[in-house]
Amino acid sequence: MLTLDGVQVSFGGVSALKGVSMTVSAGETVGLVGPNGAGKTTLFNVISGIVRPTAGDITFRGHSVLKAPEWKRARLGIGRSFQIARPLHHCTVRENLIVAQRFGAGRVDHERIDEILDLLKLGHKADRDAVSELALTEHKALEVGKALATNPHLLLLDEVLAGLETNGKRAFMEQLALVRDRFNLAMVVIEHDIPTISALCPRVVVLNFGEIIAEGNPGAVFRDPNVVRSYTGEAAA
Ligand SMILES: Nc1ncnc2c1ncn2[C@@H]1O[C@H](COP(=O)(O)OP(=O)(O)OP(=O)(O)O)[C@@H](O)[C@H]1O
Repeated sequence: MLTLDGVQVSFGGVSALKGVSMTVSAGETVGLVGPNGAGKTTLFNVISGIVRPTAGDITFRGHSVLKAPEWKRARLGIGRSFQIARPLHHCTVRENLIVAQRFGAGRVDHERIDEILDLLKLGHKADRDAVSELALTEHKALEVGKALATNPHLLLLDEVLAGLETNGKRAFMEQLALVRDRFNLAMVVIEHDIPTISALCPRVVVLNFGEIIAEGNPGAVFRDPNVVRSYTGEAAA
């Protein structure tokens, strides 16, 4: 479904991505991990069209999307959440979903919005103010809901579980798995918590200093000495 081929991104003198190549298949859930500053969010920005790569290609469902702006990639089926949730002020939860859907899908489908509200347990807050009347988990659910409202085939989730305690993470993860199965989504999930990512993602990709240093099943990847070193900051052997 998604193929990255030699993707590079530079910000002035900083090489944020140094030739990243990876694939995500239809229906697959991939964990994206790595230390702070590894390039994870930049990878999402480059896939969703916020940042242009300095080299490389990105194909989605068989076509290069390099020249497609952000809104067009959303309409092709690339949906994403942001690390810092920014709901629209003075708008209800439902209105936030409607605006996201207009942007990403080009039309409003009230049935889908009701279904998203229901799946994410936001139905009772649908007509409440999205900034001032939501609990932390509900803010996170709305951030996922906005991405889902765009009718994606691929959902990129940037640390949506951060800040939740263990039980909250587990419950939210179960909701994500339900949503994935209901809408037949491929997902790439950025998350720092190893037990969480291991439970949700059969395959994990590890970035460090803008390069993929390991990928595979979580059990093997998190035992890989290079991965352990990247987290502890020790020099490679
Ligand atoms: N707009 C920008 N301008 C300049 N440098 C940037 C910009 N965005 C990211 N960087 C740099 O690119 C590198 C990768 O950053 P990125 O945010 O992608 O890492 P990350 O893995 O998502 O980190 P974290 O886990 O802390 O969110 C860092 O060195 C960062 O400072």
